[in-house]
Amino acid sequence: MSQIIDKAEAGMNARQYHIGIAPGEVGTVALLPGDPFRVPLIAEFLTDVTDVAHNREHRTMTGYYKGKLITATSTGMGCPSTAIAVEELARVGVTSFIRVGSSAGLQPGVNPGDLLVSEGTLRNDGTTAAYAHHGFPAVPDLELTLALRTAALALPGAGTDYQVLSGLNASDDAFYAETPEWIAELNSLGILNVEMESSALYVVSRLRKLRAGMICACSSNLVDGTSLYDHDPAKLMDGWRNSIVAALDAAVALDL
Ligand SMILES: O=P(O)(O)O[C@H]1O[C@H](CO)[C@@H](O)[C@H]1O
Ligand SMILES: O=c1cc[nH]c(=O)[nH]1
Repeated sequence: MSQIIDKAEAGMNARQYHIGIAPGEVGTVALLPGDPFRVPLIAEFLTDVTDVAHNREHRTMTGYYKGKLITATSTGMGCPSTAIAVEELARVGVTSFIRVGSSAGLQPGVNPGDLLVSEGTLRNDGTTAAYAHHGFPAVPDLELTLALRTAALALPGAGTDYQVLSGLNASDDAFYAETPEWIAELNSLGILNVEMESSALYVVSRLRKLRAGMICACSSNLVDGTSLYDHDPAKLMDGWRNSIVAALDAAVALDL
């Protein structure tokens, strides 16, 4: 007799296998950096911080920002672990997700430290093919996206110290297989920036009726020859901090 497990239902309301979190340990909104070491950076903006769990690449801390309970969980790099993090966080009560990542500019004039608000993702990943037809759009929640842009534009350095840009981005699976031809194609399509997680974040969130958005800090530019990854880490660090504040302000503004 068949005893095939339905993973879409299995393990609901239990301590989750990969993130190591049980219901009641997190709030309803989560900020999602890729890097576990960026979770404590988010916690610097919170009060009453709790170290909740750290299993594999998924580190989680909670705390309060302007009276709101905020969760920060790292996704790791790429769509497979991001889909797992979103699925499992949803099972323990998170309903809104804001990715705060780093991303490479694909148009001239997108500079390290600029804030990039995502309007939609070109799905160049394998994970979401397992979830939905290749034509299914990877798009963020409209209200959350507008709130992220409003919050970013309201930051003190916006428009002077750095730009706030919005547009389409791509999610790639293979950092070192981004050929010059592929980068040129993305550039010619008008894609603003490239990262590696939002495709899974958006598709899984749509299918599970969750909210998702993304604000990235520009780490580098792949088309104007002005920056490599280790050029000016201070600018990227400022960008991360600014994107975190914008995400926190948007979460409070929408009471996510
Ligand atoms: O800095 P994070 O959020 O990890 O984002 C970007 O950095 C990693 C690649 O260097 C990928 O995960 C990419 O999406
Ligand atoms: O996919 C990515 C993400 C960040 N930077 C890149 O060059 N590629």
